[in-house]
Amino acid sequence: MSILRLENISYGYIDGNNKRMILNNLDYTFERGKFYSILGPSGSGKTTLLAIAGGLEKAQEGNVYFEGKNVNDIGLGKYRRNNLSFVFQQFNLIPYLTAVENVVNVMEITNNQVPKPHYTTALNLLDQFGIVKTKAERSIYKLSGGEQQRVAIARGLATNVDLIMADEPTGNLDTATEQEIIKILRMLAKEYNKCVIVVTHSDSIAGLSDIQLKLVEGKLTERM
Ligand SMILES: Nc1ncnc2c1ncn2[C@@H]1O[C@H](COP(=O)(O)OP(=O)(O)OP(=O)(O)O)[C@@H](O)[C@H]1O
Repeated sequence: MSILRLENISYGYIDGNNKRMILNNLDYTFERGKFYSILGPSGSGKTTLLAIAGGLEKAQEGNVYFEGKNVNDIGLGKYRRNNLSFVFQQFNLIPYLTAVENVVNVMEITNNQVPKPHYTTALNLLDQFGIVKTKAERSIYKLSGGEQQRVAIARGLATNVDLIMADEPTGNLDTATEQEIIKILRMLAKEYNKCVIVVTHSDSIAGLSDIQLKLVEGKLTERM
């Protein structure tokens, strides 16, 4: 079932006196339960595309639909907070809080449905990603890069969203840790029926995705 539809998206940046188009009448529909990778040369517009798809940036032309609703009608801020989670290369965790506090923090900000206390829920969620209690109660800066990325993914899921977007999520990690993180992202698509979209330069990550997309000349095409 379709969760995210990009319709006729165009976006350009002003470059001197010219406008350089990065995305050009781009159309694509993403579905739940699938793990997508987006490849493309540096500067081709992958980050710009995620920013638009994720409601961080407004398309100059075209529309983004989440579950059939135009995200402009939902409101970009509301769409971003309630419906999706981002995973970045920089994990964007609060370093002086513990892992579990980072997860609880986002639950309290964004999730009105889960009643307090969230602490046990957060601990259980982290445990599912291999962050046991002793590690969960450590400050973020005392965790390895791979562990921090797992905390970041758990934090994203604490709000129980169905759409996960990741921009080079394993850029700073070694190959073994990269594989573990990708396995987690893949599991979220396959076992939890989420839609996972990962921007990457890595062919090996792309090889693990269900659908490999390439951003070329402002459009997404499926790689066979
Ligand atoms: N705010 C901006 N103003 C002007 N140009 C920009 C701006 N943001 C991005 N660009 C340019 O738009 C192009 C696409 O950038 P984008 O970051 O989306 O590419 P990318 O495919 O994610 O690249 P990379 O793989 O290197 O991260 C680049 O040439 C970039 O320099």
